[in-house]
Amino acid sequence: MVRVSAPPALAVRDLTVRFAGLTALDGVGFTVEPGTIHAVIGPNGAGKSTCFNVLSGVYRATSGSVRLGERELTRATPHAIASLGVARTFQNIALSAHASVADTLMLGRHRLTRAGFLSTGLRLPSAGREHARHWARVREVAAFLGLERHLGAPAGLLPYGVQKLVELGRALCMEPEVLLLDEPIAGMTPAERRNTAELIASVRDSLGLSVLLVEHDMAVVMRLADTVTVLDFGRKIAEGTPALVQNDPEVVRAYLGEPQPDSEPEGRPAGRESTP
Ligand SMILES: Nc1ncnc2c1ncn2[C@@H]1O[C@H](COP(=O)(O)OP(=O)(O)OP(=O)(O)O)[C@@H](O)[C@H]1O
Repeated sequence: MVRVSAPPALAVRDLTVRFAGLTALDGVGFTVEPGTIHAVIGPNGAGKSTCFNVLSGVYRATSGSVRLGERELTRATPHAIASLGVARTFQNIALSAHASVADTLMLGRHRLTRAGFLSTGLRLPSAGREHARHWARVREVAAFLGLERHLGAPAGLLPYGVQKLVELGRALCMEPEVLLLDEPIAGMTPAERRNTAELIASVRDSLGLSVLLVEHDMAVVMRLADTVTVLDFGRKIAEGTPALVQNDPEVVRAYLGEPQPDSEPEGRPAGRESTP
């Protein structure tokens, strides 16, 4: 697949989100540096999903800002944010049992489709050429993710781990500069986890995209992330390299807990309420 030129930095500044008396995010700031994997971790209720939902336009920030380079994303709609170069995957996927994997990936191409319904409907040559270009890209993305043999299969009937890759493929088909991945390996088998973690590393290393990752599997976070931001009760309590945050007493207290190798087969933290 084609490597993009360095994406702009994604700058989150002083982000606050309040829900009727509850402060879900309290003045949080961080920068996703171009071409890096940046993880946001923390216990249940820390504000990770809220942060993702603001970044992708699902929630409105009470105050603060989000910018991708010079582009203002604060309070933009999900559609506008996708057009500005930020694509996301969802924690709970709902792929259609009626659409094939190819159709699902093609959905990701829609915002890039120039030929209108009329020229497509009239089967004009220009629309045909554009369609062929999009299909070529869909096949390229499928090959990158190892999904080629599933292209004709109904997406919603595939094993869960494969569906999550289809979801990742749909986001990649949007040609984003930044990918927001919400628990991309949750619910996968150990082999699927390893494979997906390698693919996420390739998204950074081969495609050159920036990745913002929310994930509870600490072994994977620590292996993949260049930078980790730790949230607790809506506040940023630590930030730095995996090695740095792993040894931060505040992070150990709030989330990671003391190492308990016997009870941590999947690398989930021992800290409070680390449920799926
Ligand atoms: N739409 C909403 N309305 C009211 N409160 C909300 C809403 N969304 C989130 N919250 C609250 O905001 C706080 C942060 O929740 P959030 O889902 O962002 O945490 P999280 O870190 O993603 O947790 P988890 O690891 O369980 O996904 C929680 O107290 C939650 O109940």
